[in-house]
Amino acid sequence: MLRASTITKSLRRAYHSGIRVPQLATFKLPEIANEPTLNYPPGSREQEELMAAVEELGSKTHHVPLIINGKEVRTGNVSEQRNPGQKSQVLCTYENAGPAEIEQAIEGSLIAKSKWEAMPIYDRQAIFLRAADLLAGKHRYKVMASAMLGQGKNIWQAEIDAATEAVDFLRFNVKYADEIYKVQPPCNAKNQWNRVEYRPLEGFVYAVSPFNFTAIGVNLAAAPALMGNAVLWKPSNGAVLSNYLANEVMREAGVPDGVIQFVPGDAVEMTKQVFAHPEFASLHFTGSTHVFKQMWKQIAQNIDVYKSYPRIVGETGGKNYHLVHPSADVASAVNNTIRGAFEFQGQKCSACSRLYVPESLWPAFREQLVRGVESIKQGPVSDPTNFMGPVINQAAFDKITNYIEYARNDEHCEIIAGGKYSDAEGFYIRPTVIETRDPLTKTMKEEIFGPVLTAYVYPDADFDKTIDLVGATTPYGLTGAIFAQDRQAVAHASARLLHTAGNFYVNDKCTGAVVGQQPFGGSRASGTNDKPGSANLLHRFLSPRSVKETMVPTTGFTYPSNQ
Ligand SMILES: NC(=O)c1ccc[n+]([C@@H]2O[C@H](COP(=O)([O-])OP(=O)(O)OC[C@H]3O[C@@H](n4cnc5c(N)ncnc54)[C@H](O)[C@@H]3O)[C@@H](O)[C@H]2O)c1
Ligand SMILES: N[C@@H](CCC=O)C(=O)O
Repeated sequence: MLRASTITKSLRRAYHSGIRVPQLATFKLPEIANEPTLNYPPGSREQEELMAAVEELGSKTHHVPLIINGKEVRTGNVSEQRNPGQKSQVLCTYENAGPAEIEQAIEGSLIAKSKWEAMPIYDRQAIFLRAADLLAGKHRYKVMASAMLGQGKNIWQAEIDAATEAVDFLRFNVKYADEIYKVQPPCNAKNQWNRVEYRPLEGFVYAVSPFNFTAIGVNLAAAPALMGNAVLWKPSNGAVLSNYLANEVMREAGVPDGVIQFVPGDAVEMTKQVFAHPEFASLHFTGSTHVFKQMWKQIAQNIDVYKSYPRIVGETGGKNYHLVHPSADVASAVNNTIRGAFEFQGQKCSACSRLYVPESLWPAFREQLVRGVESIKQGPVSDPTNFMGPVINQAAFDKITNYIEYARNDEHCEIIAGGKYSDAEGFYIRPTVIETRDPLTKTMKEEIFGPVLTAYVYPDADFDKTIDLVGATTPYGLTGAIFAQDRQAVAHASARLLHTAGNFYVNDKCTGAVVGQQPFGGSRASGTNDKPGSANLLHRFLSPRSVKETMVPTTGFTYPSNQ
C-alpha cells in the first residue's frame, strides 16, 4: 500500500510533468461585442491621457530587441524607425534577425508548439481574451501613441487601429474558434461516434505584416496562434515599435515563450531562409500585390522541400472605387469620398482612389469636393486638430509625388485640389484630386497608396458603360461603393460589379470595415480573400482530423449479400 506522502509526491511530479486538470464542463464564452470607440474630444480625460502617452513615448529613443523563445535577443545589426511627421526624430532602434536567429526562432517555435497545440482551447482563448482586455485598458494609450508617432496616425486613426480593431480581432477570433470547434459531423451510423478534431498545421506559420495597420500585424500573428500554431512574426520596418508593444501585451497575457517569435529583419533574406525550411506550413501575409506574387512563386519553386502543402494566405493591394449614380445624394457622396480617399493619408488598402461622377452632378460635386479637400487641416499627430498627417517614409513620399507630377504633365489630367508637398520636416503630401478625361490614365489604374484621388466624369446616359469600365480598369478587386438613391440602380450596379470588390458598400465609403461586422478582403489581384475577422480565416490554419470510433466488435468480414 502507498503511503500518503508518496502519493502526494507522485501527484506533484505528475503535475509538474504537465498533467493537467481535465476540462470538466463545456464552457460558454463571455459575450463578445465590438470594443466601443472612444471619441477623445478636446479637454476630455481620454485625450489628456493619450497625449501624455504620446509625449512620454516620444521623449526618448526606444530599443526593440528580437523576442525568441521568450528571451530578448540582440544581434548588433541595428536599424531605426523614425517619426514620419518629424523625420529627425528616431522613435526606436531595433535589432535585425540574421540567419542564426531565424534558425533558432524556427526550432524554438516547433518545440513550443508541441505543448501549445496540446493546451485546451479554453486556455488559449483565455490568453487572447486577456490580451484584448490589456490592450483595451492598461496598454491602450501606449500602443496607440506608438502608432501615432511611428506610423503617422492621428488620434481617431490610431483608436480605430491600434485599439479597437486589434482588440476586436483578438476577441472575435476567440468566438469564431468556439464556433468552429462546435462543428461536428451531423451523422453517426449505428454504434458509431464520428468526431472532427481541429488540428493546427504541422510546422510553423510565417506572418509578414504591413506598416499601415497595427491591428493587422496583431491578427496575422494571433489568429494562427490561437488555433494552436506557432508563428514567426516579421513586422514591417515602418511599424516595429507598435508591433513590438502589441506583442509584449500578448506575452503579458500569457502567450507562452516561443509561440510567437518576434523577428524584425531583412525581408528578402529572412523570407528566403524561411521558405527553404521543410517545416514551413503557411504564409500569412498582408502587403502589396507584387511582394505577395513574388512570395507565391518562391514557395512554388520550393514545393518539393516541404512536409505539407503550405497554406498561402495573402491580403494585398487595391484600387478602390466610388461610383456615383445621377440619383445620388451629392453632399453625402462627397463627404464619404473625402473620408474614404484621405483618411490616414490614403494609406489604406481600401482607400478610395478612383471616382466616377455623372456630368449632371459634377459641377456641384466638384465644388463641394474641392472646398472640402482644400479645407483639410494637416500636420503632426501631436496636434489633435489635424485631420491628416504624413505618409510613412521617403520611398512612399517619392512614389506618390511622382504620380502627382505625372498627372501634372498629362494633357488629359488636371489637378483640381492639392498637388503640393514637402519633405522638409516630415513626409507631408496635400490631399490631391486629379480630374481626368482619360478613364484609363495611370492614376486610375495603379495602386498609389497615398492621398491621391482621380475623378472621371461620365455622361449620365453611360452609367452602364461606366459600370463595365469600373470592372475592367484594374486587376484589383478589393473594395468599392455605389452611391445612389434609385434602388434599381443600386441593385443593378451591385449585381454587375459582383467580382470587382470583396467589400462592397452602398451609400457608404469603401473603407472602414469593422471586425465582426464586415469581414474584410478582396479577390482578383487583391488577395486570397480569406476574410480576416471571420471564421473563414481561422480555417486556413487548421488541418482537421476525422475520427470514427466503433463501439461494438466486428464479428465477420462478409457482406450481407454474401450470405
Ligand atoms: N488587403 C488588405 O487587407 C491589406 C491591408 C493592409 C495593407 N495592404 C496592402 O499593403 C501594402 C502597403 O503595406 P506595405 O507598404 O507595408 O507593403 P509591402 O508589401 O511593402 O510590405 C509588407 C511586408 O512585406 C515585407 N516585404 C517587402 N518586400 C518583401 C520581399 N521581397 N520579400 C518578403 N517580404 C517582403 C515588408 O517588410 C513588410 O513586412 C499596400 O499594397 C496595401 O494595399 C493590404
Ligand atoms: N479594416 C480596414 C482595412 C484597411 C486596409 O489597409 C478598412 O476597411 O479600412
